[in-house]
Amino acid sequence: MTTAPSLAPATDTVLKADGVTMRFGGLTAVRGVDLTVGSGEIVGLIGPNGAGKTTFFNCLTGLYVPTEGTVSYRGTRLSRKPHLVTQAGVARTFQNIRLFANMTVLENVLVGRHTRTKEGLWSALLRGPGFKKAERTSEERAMELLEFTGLAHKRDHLARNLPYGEQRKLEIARALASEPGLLLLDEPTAGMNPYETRATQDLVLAIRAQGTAVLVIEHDMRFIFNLCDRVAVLVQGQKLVEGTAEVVQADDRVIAAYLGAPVDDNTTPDDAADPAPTAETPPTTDAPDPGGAPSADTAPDATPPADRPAQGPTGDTP
Ligand SMILES: Nc1ncnc2c1ncn2[C@@H]1O[C@H](COP(=O)(O)OP(=O)(O)OP(=O)(O)O)[C@@H](O)[C@H]1O
Repeated sequence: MTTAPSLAPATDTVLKADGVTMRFGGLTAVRGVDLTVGSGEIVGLIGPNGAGKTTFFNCLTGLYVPTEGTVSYRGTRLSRKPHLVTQAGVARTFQNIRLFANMTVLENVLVGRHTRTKEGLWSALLRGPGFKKAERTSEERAMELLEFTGLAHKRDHLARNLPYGEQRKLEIARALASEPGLLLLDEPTAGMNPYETRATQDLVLAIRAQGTAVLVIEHDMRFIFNLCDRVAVLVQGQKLVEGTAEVVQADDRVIAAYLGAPVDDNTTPDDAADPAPTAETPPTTDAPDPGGAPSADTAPDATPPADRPAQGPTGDTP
């Protein structure tokens, strides 16, 4: 398969991934992926289950060291240490919610501020004037973010007691606390009802309006095609297509990939990730249709999906 070329955005480039490859033993989960995100852009990353989307995110954020390739943020090569990536200006959320379950909503956001707090250990222990001022500033900023995400009235609630949709919002608030120039969202609407999904769409637009570029992985095609300026499609670890919603929806290869067809008759790599036939609806059948019936992904469903916790966050250690 020929990898789709990277479409350089007209705006300043915030993120540039060049030839990112990630191998796990004999399995190539991500293969030579180029991707750029421009400032002010919302870029979608879609693909069938097992296509390599989360692995690619992990390569961008230092959780994995790519086997090959480079990742730069605003022209500077990113560190391979996650906290330094965050400090550089790239924040993320996770597919499975990772909040501090037994901390309050406000405390969770304050944790996200730590890369922007300059006060050292001694200052913190002695609680000197510098520390107190920094603490006040952090709390003010955290409250602004809770207002922004609609969670201010829950500031003293334990994260574990929030409804699922609010836990996802809190994850975003915490990520924003590090003042990122680029926010990576991994399936932000997974398990949400249509109302929550719409609210998340509005939230992402508001984040962009405040100057943060967004790269988002999502299986909900209505959400992706309504929201994104550009969409890249990963299949078996390779970028198959990149373009506007219209371009991606019109590409027969994308539909074939979602239906489980091999990406290339001749060159399907032996060690590529599984084609992973999936029950997901192919993108075109889930195209933007504000007036139409909800897609399978967004239809109201009394039974929470498997990835939606019955209660409380799934983890206590982000
Ligand atoms: N740490 C790992 N070790 C070995 N294989 C891995 C590891 N992480 C991911 N993989 C494999 O890499 C491939 C891509 O997985 P990945 O989770 O990135 O896909 P995805 O597109 O995010 O899928 P989904 O949409 O289901 O979340 C899969 O075959 C997966 O099993």
